[in-house]
Amino acid sequence: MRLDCSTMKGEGVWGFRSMLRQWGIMQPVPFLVSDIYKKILLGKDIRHMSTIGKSTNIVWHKCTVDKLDRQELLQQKGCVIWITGLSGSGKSTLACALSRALHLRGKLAYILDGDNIRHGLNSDLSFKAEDRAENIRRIGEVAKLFADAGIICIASLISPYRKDREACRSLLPEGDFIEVFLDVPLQVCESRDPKGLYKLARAGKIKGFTGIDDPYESPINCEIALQQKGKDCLSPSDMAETVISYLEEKGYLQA
Ligand SMILES: Nc1ncnc2c1ncn2[C@@H]1O[C@H](COP(=O)(O)OS(=O)(=O)O)[C@@H](OP(=O)(O)O)[C@H]1O
Ligand SMILES: Nc1ncnc2c1ncn2[C@@H]1O[C@H](COP(=O)(O)OP(=O)(O)O)[C@@H](O)[C@H]1O
Repeated sequence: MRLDCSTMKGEGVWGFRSMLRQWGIMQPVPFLVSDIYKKILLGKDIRHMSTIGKSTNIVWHKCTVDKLDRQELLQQKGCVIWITGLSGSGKSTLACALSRALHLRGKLAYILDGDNIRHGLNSDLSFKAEDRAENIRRIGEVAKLFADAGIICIASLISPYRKDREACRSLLPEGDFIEVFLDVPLQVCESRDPKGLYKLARAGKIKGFTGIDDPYESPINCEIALQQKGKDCLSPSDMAETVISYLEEKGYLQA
């Protein structure tokens, strides 16, 4: 093939582009030429430059130590155990029992509890629907980082809306988001009322309380449903064992 150099005159790096075009290399050229050029100028591979939300011109930085290395070190697989249920259903109690049971087995877990995260990272958020959604989104993103660290992350928050929980599920590889539904009837939760919040909600002193005047959407396809049978409730340690059996069966307790 003969190259027509006249078309390249005065084109600089773009001359190289038209040269490639004459060779029939069309598609990669816009990336190839300008990116190699910028790579030389900026000393960075910006081929995977992205815009995510309001963040423009951002580049993912990869490290040579990855999730598999960390899992090997910890002899477990990072995942997220997402405990959802009404206030008073026993989410925090189960999270603690599970964390302890894993600890005793030499497995590293960390709890992200809704109440606790609202003391810091999410202290700017209220209980209106969009703030709950943002609360859940942020906890989902943090949980994803913990899972990437190789840790068994236990997220315990009401997370009342199905759509928000599904969005968190979609952040993780298939299987790594384990939704645990504490299926405890409202009247049981209300009779427990350890913080007196249901009483305040019934008296109209708290508006938009989940289960009273704000909805709770039960999971449809959760991995584990822990049901209250009749008047009896499984003990927290029995519930923790149910979750641990699931983790064992799915291979999360080994690298
Ligand atoms: N309006 C209203 N509705 C529900 N819960 C309320 C509300 N106001 C305060 N609280 C207390 O906040 C805790 C729930 O926080 P979460 O972050 O888990 O909620 S959510 O996932 O954003 O819906 C929740 O804690 P738990 O009882 O441990 O679930 C309550 O103690
Ligand atoms: N499995 C259980 N059986 C009986 N009572 C429980 C159980 N789990 C939790 N509780 C009690 O219910 C109340 C609410 O538990 P908590 O873990 O704070 O719920 P949540 O985090 O969902 O609001 C507490 O008083 C706790 O002792």
